[in-house]
Amino acid sequence: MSDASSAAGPRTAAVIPAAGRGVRLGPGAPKALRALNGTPMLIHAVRAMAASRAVSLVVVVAPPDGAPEVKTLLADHALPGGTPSGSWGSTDFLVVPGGATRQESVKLGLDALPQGIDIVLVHDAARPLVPVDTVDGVIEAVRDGAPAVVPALPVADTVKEVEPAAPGEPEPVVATPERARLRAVQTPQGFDRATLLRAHEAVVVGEGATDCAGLVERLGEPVVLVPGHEEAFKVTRPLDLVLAEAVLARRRANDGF
Ligand SMILES: Nc1ccn([C@@H]2O[C@H](COP(=O)(O)OP(=O)(O)OP(=O)(O)O)[C@@H](O)[C@H]2O)c(=O)n1
Ligand SMILES: C[C@](O)(CO)[C@H](O)COP(=O)(O)O
Repeated sequence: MSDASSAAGPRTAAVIPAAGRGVRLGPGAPKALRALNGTPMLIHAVRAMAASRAVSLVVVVAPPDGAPEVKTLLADHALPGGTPSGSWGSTDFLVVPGGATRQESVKLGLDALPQGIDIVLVHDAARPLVPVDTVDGVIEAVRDGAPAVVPALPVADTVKEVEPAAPGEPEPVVATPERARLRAVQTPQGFDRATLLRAHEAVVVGEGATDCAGLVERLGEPVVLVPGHEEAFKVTRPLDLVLAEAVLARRRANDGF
């Protein structure tokens, strides 16, 4: 198995879609710019990608009118040894404005990738606490030949499929999928660059997917899962912020992070 904890190997970039509003989190700044333990969520997410020695470039897809602010944030939070703008230590970064949907934002990030990148991770800014071992596990699986790799966890709840109902009306259940075969998928999702580009270019208007792996599935290419991590959860609703702060407090107590 290829070792992603070494900088050697195919060049890997991470695209971080961070252009969402965060409607489900409630009123306030765009979600990626809201603070977690005093630091913007996006900065936690960029650090999580830069923590992998295999990741040489991070492309941040900023809120459409927020690219200058994001560039300033990245410069303000540069790691010791990084240049004032453009890199954190050995990790370079680029900032591009995003689009109206996650899928559009990811595509804008992909369009900004330079030549020479062979592996692309796509990672939600809204999953700021993913551990580096999870990131490296995804990269290793792509290096070992899988064109699309997704970190995932077994589903804890029983899941029902429903028939859409009028607002306020009870929803009729049509099926209960076998839980043992269901997985909740996380990010970073990792791809062979050419496969991911082909998947995005093949999208039919109005027939997108909620994750990039869903687009690769439509190509008929194989998608495989590797173990996700409970700390890679997505900050979506207000209670998730409470959980994220608690995870950071536990990390500080355990190892002074
Ligand atoms: N137009 C969009 C919409 C979403 N995202 C990004 O996609 C990731 C996952 O999306 P989600 O958690 O659904 O974020 P929001 O769209 O911001 O949330 P909401 O649906 O509550 O508004 C986030 O990092 C978000 O910033 C993006 O880059 N561009
Ligand atoms: C990509 C993702 O985080 C995988 O779970 C998820 O599909 C994003 O969906 P959202 O509707 O943008 O939250």
